[in-house]
Amino acid sequence: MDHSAIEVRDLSVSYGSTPVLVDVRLTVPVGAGVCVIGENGIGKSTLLRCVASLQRPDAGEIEIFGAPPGSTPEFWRAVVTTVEPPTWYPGLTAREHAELVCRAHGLDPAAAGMDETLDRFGIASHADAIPPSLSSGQKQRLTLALAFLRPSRLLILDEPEQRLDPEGRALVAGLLHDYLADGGTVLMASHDDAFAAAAGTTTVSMADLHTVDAQ
Ligand SMILES: Nc1ncnc2c1ncn2[C@@H]1O[C@H](COP(=O)(O)OP(=O)(O)OP(=O)(O)O)[C@@H](O)[C@H]1O
Repeated sequence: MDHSAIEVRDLSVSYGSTPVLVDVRLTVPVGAGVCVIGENGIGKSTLLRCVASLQRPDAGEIEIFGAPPGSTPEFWRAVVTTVEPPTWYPGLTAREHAELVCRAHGLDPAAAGMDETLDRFGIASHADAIPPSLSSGQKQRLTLALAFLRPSRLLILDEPEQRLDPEGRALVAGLLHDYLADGGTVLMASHDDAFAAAAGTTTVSMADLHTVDAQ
């Protein structure tokens, strides 16, 4: 049976007595790119955290490729998310983090183009630095480089353009475009309409998600 990449039904989340998401519905077919937009505090990150299984909703159902999120190794093999900031391994350099990601996914770093990826993301000259010593934009570049380095079927990204300079935004938009062209699925939140369009995603307003499916 064919499943959507993401199926969200009647999702509700409150913080204390404040409802943030109320009966949110969202369908993202396999191979589609959806960018959720909306004002600060409207609940985009909350939605992405729930879809990535990093937060348990109060009510509703979520299926990722037909199964509940986060419950199996298959989920984490298929899904890459940058919704939560990464935890860096103490004492490992940026390149060693990239090597770790490759080897954990059964890839030879050279065959996976690890050095080329670090170079494309402009961090080759910082590859021997430990990530905490990088600038906030360089950390974001490394985080995204690691996300693109490993194989996946679904990217869940919270404002990937954040802290990137224009050249970095263009690079990431191009890579997302290629990822979608190769059959991958993208769910992201962004405040940058031009970035979302360049990435090839369809923009969906968070305010409409209680009534509108993104098809
Ligand atoms: N852990 C939490 N505890 C209490 N309130 C929270 C928590 N996380 C988020 N909120 C509140 O929920 C609302 C939605 O937050 P969320 O981060 O999902 O919005 P957002 O649309 O991603 O915002 P932004 O565009 O600023 O990133 C906000 O009012 C926020 O203050």
